[in-house]
Amino acid sequence: MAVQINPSILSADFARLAEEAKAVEGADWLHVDVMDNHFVPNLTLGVPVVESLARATDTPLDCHLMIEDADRWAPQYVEAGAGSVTFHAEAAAAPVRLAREIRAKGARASMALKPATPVEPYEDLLPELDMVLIMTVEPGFGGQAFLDIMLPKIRRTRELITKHGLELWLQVDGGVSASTIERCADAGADVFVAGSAVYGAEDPAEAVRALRTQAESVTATAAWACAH
Ligand SMILES: O=C(CO)[C@H](O)[C@H](O)COP(=O)(O)O
Ligand SMILES: [Co+2]
Repeated sequence: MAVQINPSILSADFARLAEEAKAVEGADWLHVDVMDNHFVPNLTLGVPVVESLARATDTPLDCHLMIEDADRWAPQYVEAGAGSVTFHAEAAAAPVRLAREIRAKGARASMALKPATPVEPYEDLLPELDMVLIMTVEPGFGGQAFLDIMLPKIRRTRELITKHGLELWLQVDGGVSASTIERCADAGADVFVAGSAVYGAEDPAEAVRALRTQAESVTATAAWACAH
């Protein structure tokens, strides 16, 4: 199970998005945080910017939709060029139908859980997904402190993935850095979003490489990864 590092452009300079995307070439995906000022108390960007970014970089786009009425909007992000679209469980009225629609349009379907949302009620839905995102901060802002108390939920989600024999990616987002990535990898995460830890570094591409090396050093021997 390969480690993936997804820099979040939330911590980039929004006036230079194309250059900022190029600065992390070598990353697996570019994580694009879409916020609507309703689901979260912050406002970022929408479909037109995603369309432009998709043209500006060869790195595939991992769109994290922190928006209400995900059922209506998520398919538009696939059409805009996203390779992976993550909707929040708390914002989707019909998550199974939505995941199928995202896949049918040609993108990977992913579902995010806020810190207070347990994973167990969604166990039967996991086969409909390509990725689960466990938020390790309260969504809305970059640069927040990693919530250690999310580690058991990451572990539990990995157990459910293994139990069902699924090829599901497990993403963590929020406060992921050199000092927290190893704990996430040990708990079962294999896709790591990092905003401030990458764009706050002097050399963002080098920060991506260093985070990858750290995560790989853990997954090489982690019990959950060796079970595959
Ligand atoms: O979804 C997010 C916030 O809601 C961001 O992706 C996340 O916070 C990344 O920033 P950092 O790595 O600085 O925490
Ligand atoms: Co995000």
